[in-house]
Amino acid sequence: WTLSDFEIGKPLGKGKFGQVFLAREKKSNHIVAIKVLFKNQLKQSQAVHQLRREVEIQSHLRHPNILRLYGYFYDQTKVFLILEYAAKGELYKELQKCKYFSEKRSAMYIASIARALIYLHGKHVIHRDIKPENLLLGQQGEIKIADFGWSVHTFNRRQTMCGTLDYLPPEMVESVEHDASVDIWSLGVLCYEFLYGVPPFEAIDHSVTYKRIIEVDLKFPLEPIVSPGAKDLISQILVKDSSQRLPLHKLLKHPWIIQHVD
Ligand SMILES: CC(C)CCNC(=O)Cn1cc(-c2ccc3c(-c4nc5ccccc5[nH]4)n[nH]c3c2)cn1
Repeated sequence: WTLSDFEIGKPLGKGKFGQVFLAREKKSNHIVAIKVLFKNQLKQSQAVHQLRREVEIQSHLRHPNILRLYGYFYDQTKVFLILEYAAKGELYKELQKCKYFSEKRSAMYIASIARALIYLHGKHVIHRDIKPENLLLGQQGEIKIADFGWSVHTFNRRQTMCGTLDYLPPEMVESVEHDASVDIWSLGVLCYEFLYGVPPFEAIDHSVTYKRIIEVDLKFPLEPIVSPGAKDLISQILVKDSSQRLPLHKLLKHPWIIQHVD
Protein backbone atom coordinates (compact mmCIF):
# COMPACT_ATOMS: atom_id res chain seq x y z
CA TRP A 1 0.00 0.00 0.00
CA THR A 2 0.93 3.65 -0.37
CA LEU A 3 -0.90 6.84 0.53
CA SER A 4 -1.89 7.33 -3.14
CA ASP A 5 -4.07 4.20 -2.89
CA PHE A 6 -6.38 6.15 -0.60
CA GLU A 7 -8.50 9.25 -0.70
CA ILE A 8 -8.09 10.86 2.74
CA GLY A 9 -11.19 12.26 4.46
CA LYS A 10 -12.07 13.98 7.72
CA PRO A 11 -10.03 13.49 10.92
CA LEU A 12 -11.73 11.02 13.33
CA GLY A 13 -11.76 11.43 17.10
CA LYS A 14 -10.21 14.91 16.96
CA GLY A 15 -6.59 13.83 17.48
CA LYS A 16 -7.44 11.94 20.69
CA PHE A 17 -5.75 8.89 19.19
CA GLY A 18 -2.87 10.76 17.66
CA GLN A 19 -4.06 11.30 14.12
CA VAL A 20 -6.70 9.06 12.58
CA PHE A 21 -8.39 9.91 9.27
CA LEU A 22 -11.39 8.55 7.46
CA ALA A 23 -10.18 7.19 4.12
CA ARG A 24 -11.45 5.42 1.02
CA GLU A 25 -9.35 2.84 -0.78
CA LYS A 26 -9.65 4.01 -4.38
CA LYS A 27 -9.89 0.68 -6.23
CA SER A 28 -12.36 -1.07 -3.91
CA ASN A 29 -14.14 2.04 -2.55
CA HIS A 30 -13.65 0.38 0.85
CA ILE A 31 -13.94 2.87 3.72
CA VAL A 32 -11.20 2.56 6.36
CA ALA A 33 -9.61 4.52 9.20
CA ILE A 34 -5.97 5.42 8.65
CA LYS A 35 -3.86 6.12 11.73
CA VAL A 36 -0.70 8.14 11.25
CA LEU A 37 2.25 7.65 13.62
CA PHE A 38 5.41 9.73 13.38
CA LYS A 39 8.62 7.68 13.25
CA ASN A 40 10.61 10.13 15.34
CA GLN A 41 7.91 10.05 18.04
CA LEU A 42 8.10 6.24 18.00
CA LYS A 43 11.90 6.34 18.21
CA GLN A 44 11.78 8.77 21.12
CA SER A 45 9.54 6.41 23.10
CA GLN A 46 11.54 3.28 22.05
CA ALA A 47 8.30 2.01 20.58
CA VAL A 48 9.40 0.87 17.12
CA HIS A 49 9.91 -2.83 17.97
CA GLN A 50 6.85 -2.73 20.21
CA LEU A 51 4.75 -1.36 17.36
CA ARG A 52 6.09 -4.08 15.04
CA ARG A 53 5.07 -6.69 17.63
CA GLU A 54 1.63 -5.12 18.06
CA VAL A 55 1.07 -4.97 14.31
CA GLU A 56 2.15 -8.62 14.09
CA ILE A 57 -0.38 -9.62 16.79
CA GLN A 58 -3.25 -7.45 15.55
CA SER A 59 -2.90 -8.38 11.88
CA HIS A 60 -3.65 -12.02 12.75
CA LEU A 61 -6.68 -11.28 14.91
CA ARG A 62 -10.05 -11.97 13.31
CA HIS A 63 -13.10 -11.50 15.55
CA PRO A 64 -16.32 -9.52 14.99
CA ASN A 65 -15.77 -7.63 18.27
CA ILE A 66 -12.10 -6.78 17.71
CA LEU A 67 -11.29 -3.87 15.40
CA ARG A 68 -9.41 -5.17 12.36
CA LEU A 69 -5.93 -4.02 11.39
CA TYR A 70 -5.91 -4.57 7.61
CA GLY A 71 -2.29 -3.59 7.03
CA TYR A 72 0.25 -0.82 7.20
CA PHE A 73 2.72 1.13 5.12
CA TYR A 74 5.25 3.86 5.77
CA ASP A 75 7.20 6.68 4.15
CA GLN A 76 10.32 8.59 5.18
CA THR A 77 8.85 10.05 8.37
CA LYS A 78 5.52 8.32 9.10
CA VAL A 79 3.92 4.91 9.66
CA PHE A 80 0.33 4.46 8.43
CA LEU A 81 -1.98 1.83 9.98
CA ILE A 82 -4.97 0.75 7.88
CA LEU A 83 -7.71 0.07 10.44
CA GLU A 84 -11.35 -0.98 10.28
CA TYR A 85 -13.74 1.98 10.20
CA ALA A 86 -16.37 1.78 12.97
CA ALA A 87 -19.33 3.64 11.54
CA LYS A 88 -21.06 4.45 14.85
CA GLY A 89 -17.94 5.87 16.47
CA GLU A 90 -16.72 6.01 20.03
CA LEU A 91 -18.57 4.17 22.76
CA TYR A 92 -17.47 6.49 25.58
CA LYS A 93 -19.20 9.41 23.80
CA GLU A 94 -22.40 7.35 23.60
CA LEU A 95 -22.08 6.59 27.35
CA GLN A 96 -21.56 10.28 28.15
CA LYS A 97 -24.64 11.13 26.08
CA CYS A 98 -26.90 8.48 27.68
CA LYS A 99 -25.33 8.89 31.17
CA TYR A 100 -25.73 5.10 31.62
CA PHE A 101 -26.95 2.20 29.47
CA SER A 102 -29.99 -0.04 29.89
CA GLU A 103 -29.43 -3.48 31.39
CA LYS A 104 -30.11 -5.13 28.03
CA ARG A 105 -27.61 -2.93 26.18
CA SER A 106 -25.00 -3.38 28.95
CA ALA A 107 -25.42 -7.16 28.98
CA MET A 108 -25.13 -7.36 25.18
CA TYR A 109 -21.91 -5.31 25.20
CA ILE A 110 -20.43 -7.31 28.10
CA ALA A 111 -21.24 -10.62 26.40
CA SER A 112 -19.62 -9.43 23.14
CA ILE A 113 -16.47 -8.29 24.92
CA ALA A 114 -16.34 -11.53 26.93
CA ARG A 115 -16.44 -13.51 23.66
CA ALA A 116 -13.66 -11.33 22.22
CA LEU A 117 -11.58 -11.87 25.36
CA ILE A 118 -12.10 -15.66 25.20
CA TYR A 119 -10.77 -15.45 21.63
CA LEU A 120 -7.79 -13.24 22.67
CA HIS A 121 -6.89 -15.37 25.71
CA GLY A 122 -7.10 -18.42 23.48
CA LYS A 123 -4.29 -16.80 21.48
CA HIS A 124 -2.37 -16.01 24.69
CA VAL A 125 -2.98 -12.29 24.28
CA ILE A 126 -3.93 -10.30 27.36
CA HIS A 127 -5.59 -7.03 26.48
CA ARG A 128 -5.02 -5.11 29.73
CA ASP A 129 -6.74 -2.00 28.53
CA ILE A 130 -10.47 -2.71 28.44
CA LYS A 131 -12.20 0.62 29.11
CA PRO A 132 -14.87 2.73 27.36
CA GLU A 133 -12.23 4.91 25.61
CA ASN A 134 -10.94 1.81 23.80
CA LEU A 135 -14.30 0.69 22.45
CA LEU A 136 -15.97 1.59 19.15
CA LEU A 137 -19.37 0.86 17.61
CA GLY A 138 -19.83 -0.73 14.19
CA GLN A 139 -22.58 -0.05 11.64
CA GLN A 140 -25.01 -2.44 13.35
CA GLY A 141 -24.15 -1.02 16.79
CA GLU A 142 -21.88 -3.97 17.54
CA ILE A 143 -19.07 -3.22 19.98
CA LYS A 144 -15.44 -3.41 18.83
CA ILE A 145 -12.34 -3.51 21.02
CA ALA A 146 -9.62 -1.21 19.69
CA ASP A 147 -6.31 -0.24 21.20
CA PHE A 148 -5.81 3.48 21.22
CA GLY A 149 -2.38 3.45 22.67
CA TRP A 150 0.21 3.02 19.92
CA SER A 151 1.14 -0.10 21.83
CA VAL A 152 -0.89 -1.80 24.50
CA HIS A 153 1.03 -4.80 25.64
CA THR A 154 4.14 -3.19 27.07
CA PHE A 155 5.05 -4.51 30.50
CA ASN A 156 5.88 -0.98 31.63
CA ARG A 157 2.50 0.32 30.45
CA ARG A 158 1.37 1.34 33.92
CA GLN A 159 4.14 3.97 34.25
CA THR A 160 3.43 5.25 30.77
CA MET A 161 -0.32 5.03 31.23
CA CYS A 162 -1.88 8.44 31.51
CA GLY A 163 -5.47 9.12 32.55
CA THR A 164 -7.66 6.78 34.49
CA LEU A 165 -6.43 4.16 36.92
CA ASP A 166 -10.02 3.12 37.52
CA TYR A 167 -9.69 -0.01 35.43
CA LEU A 168 -6.55 -1.41 37.06
CA PRO A 169 -7.03 -4.61 39.10
CA PRO A 170 -5.42 -4.91 42.56
CA GLU A 171 -2.51 -7.03 41.28
CA MET A 172 -1.55 -4.33 38.75
CA VAL A 173 -2.00 -1.55 41.31
CA GLU A 174 0.22 -3.58 43.66
CA SER A 175 2.56 -4.38 40.73
CA VAL A 176 2.56 -8.10 41.37
CA GLU A 177 2.59 -10.48 38.42
CA HIS A 178 -0.71 -10.74 36.60
CA ASP A 179 -2.44 -12.97 34.06
CA ALA A 180 -5.46 -12.98 31.74
CA SER A 181 -7.76 -12.51 34.74
CA VAL A 182 -6.86 -8.80 34.69
CA ASP A 183 -9.14 -8.54 31.65
CA ILE A 184 -11.96 -10.21 33.60
CA TRP A 185 -11.58 -7.61 36.35
CA SER A 186 -11.73 -4.77 33.77
CA LEU A 187 -14.87 -6.33 32.29
CA GLY A 188 -16.46 -6.10 35.76
CA VAL A 189 -15.45 -2.44 36.05
CA LEU A 190 -16.84 -1.81 32.56
CA CYS A 191 -20.15 -3.51 33.40
CA TYR A 192 -20.49 -1.32 36.50
CA GLU A 193 -19.72 1.84 34.51
CA PHE A 194 -22.22 0.91 31.77
CA LEU A 195 -24.97 0.51 34.39
CA TYR A 196 -24.13 3.39 36.77
CA GLY A 197 -22.33 5.82 34.45
CA VAL A 198 -19.26 5.94 36.71
CA PRO A 199 -16.54 3.35 37.47
CA PRO A 200 -16.85 1.58 40.86
CA PHE A 201 -13.69 2.84 42.57
CA GLU A 202 -13.67 6.39 41.23
CA ALA A 203 -12.30 9.05 43.58
CA ILE A 204 -10.97 12.57 43.19
CA ASP A 205 -7.50 11.53 44.26
CA HIS A 206 -5.45 8.70 42.68
CA SER A 207 -4.27 7.45 46.07
CA VAL A 208 -7.88 7.03 47.21
CA THR A 209 -8.72 5.17 43.98
CA TYR A 210 -5.69 2.87 44.58
CA LYS A 211 -6.88 2.18 48.13
CA ARG A 212 -10.47 1.49 47.02
CA ILE A 213 -9.26 -0.91 44.32
CA ILE A 214 -6.88 -2.78 46.64
CA GLU A 215 -9.60 -3.08 49.27
CA VAL A 216 -12.22 -3.87 46.57
CA ASP A 217 -14.38 -1.20 48.18
CA LEU A 218 -17.39 -2.03 45.97
CA LYS A 219 -20.59 -0.09 46.69
CA PHE A 220 -23.77 -0.01 44.62
CA PRO A 221 -25.54 3.38 44.57
CA LEU A 222 -29.31 3.47 45.16
CA GLU A 223 -29.73 5.35 41.83
CA PRO A 224 -30.10 4.25 39.08
CA ILE A 225 -32.01 1.12 40.03
CA VAL A 226 -29.97 -1.91 38.94
CA SER A 227 -31.23 -5.50 39.10
CA PRO A 228 -29.85 -7.98 41.71
CA GLY A 229 -28.67 -10.16 38.80
CA ALA A 230 -26.39 -7.43 37.48
CA LYS A 231 -25.01 -6.72 40.96
CA ASP A 232 -24.44 -10.45 41.49
CA LEU A 233 -22.44 -10.70 38.24
CA ILE A 234 -20.30 -7.65 39.12
CA SER A 235 -19.71 -9.00 42.64
CA GLN A 236 -18.52 -12.34 41.22
CA ILE A 237 -16.02 -10.56 38.94
CA LEU A 238 -14.61 -7.80 41.17
CA VAL A 239 -12.86 -10.21 43.53
CA LYS A 240 -9.34 -9.49 44.82
CA ASP A 241 -8.07 -13.06 44.39
CA SER A 242 -7.69 -13.23 40.60
CA SER A 243 -8.15 -17.03 40.64
CA GLN A 244 -11.60 -16.59 42.20
CA ARG A 245 -12.97 -14.20 39.52
CA LEU A 246 -15.87 -15.59 37.46
CA PRO A 247 -14.28 -17.24 34.37
CA LEU A 248 -15.37 -15.77 31.03
CA HIS A 249 -17.19 -18.92 29.85
CA LYS A 250 -19.17 -18.96 33.14
CA LEU A 251 -19.88 -15.23 32.74
CA LEU A 252 -21.60 -16.02 29.42
CA LYS A 253 -23.85 -18.49 31.29
CA HIS A 254 -24.73 -16.10 34.13
CA PRO A 255 -28.56 -15.69 34.45
CA TRP A 256 -28.32 -11.89 33.99
CA ILE A 257 -26.47 -12.33 30.68
CA ILE A 258 -28.75 -15.17 29.48
CA GLN A 259 -31.83 -13.10 30.35
CA HIS A 260 -30.75 -10.18 28.13
CA VAL A 261 -28.68 -11.73 25.35
CA ASP A 262 -30.46 -13.91 22.84
C1 LIG B 1 -0.17 -0.77 17.60
C2 LIG B 1 -1.28 -0.97 16.60
C3 LIG B 1 -1.13 -2.25 15.80
C4 LIG B 1 -2.61 -1.00 17.30
C5 LIG B 1 -3.65 -0.78 16.21
N1 LIG B 1 -4.73 -0.10 16.81
C6 LIG B 1 -4.75 1.22 16.90
O1 LIG B 1 -3.96 2.00 16.45
C7 LIG B 1 -5.91 1.66 17.65
N2 LIG B 1 -6.62 2.76 17.07
C8 LIG B 1 -7.82 2.65 16.49
C9 LIG B 1 -8.17 3.93 16.20
C10 LIG B 1 -9.43 4.33 15.63
C11 LIG B 1 -10.02 5.53 15.99
C12 LIG B 1 -11.27 5.90 15.48
C13 LIG B 1 -11.90 5.02 14.59
C14 LIG B 1 -13.12 5.02 13.94
C15 LIG B 1 -14.15 6.00 14.03
N3 LIG B 1 -15.34 5.89 13.49
C16 LIG B 1 -16.02 7.01 13.82
C17 LIG B 1 -17.33 7.41 13.53
C18 LIG B 1 -17.77 8.63 14.01
C19 LIG B 1 -16.95 9.42 14.79
C20 LIG B 1 -15.66 9.01 15.08
C21 LIG B 1 -15.21 7.79 14.57
N4 LIG B 1 -14.04 7.15 14.70
N5 LIG B 1 -13.23 3.90 13.20
N6 LIG B 1 -12.12 3.19 13.36
C22 LIG B 1 -11.28 3.84 14.21
C23 LIG B 1 -10.04 3.47 14.71
C24 LIG B 1 -7.16 4.77 16.67
N7 LIG B 1 -6.20 4.01 17.18
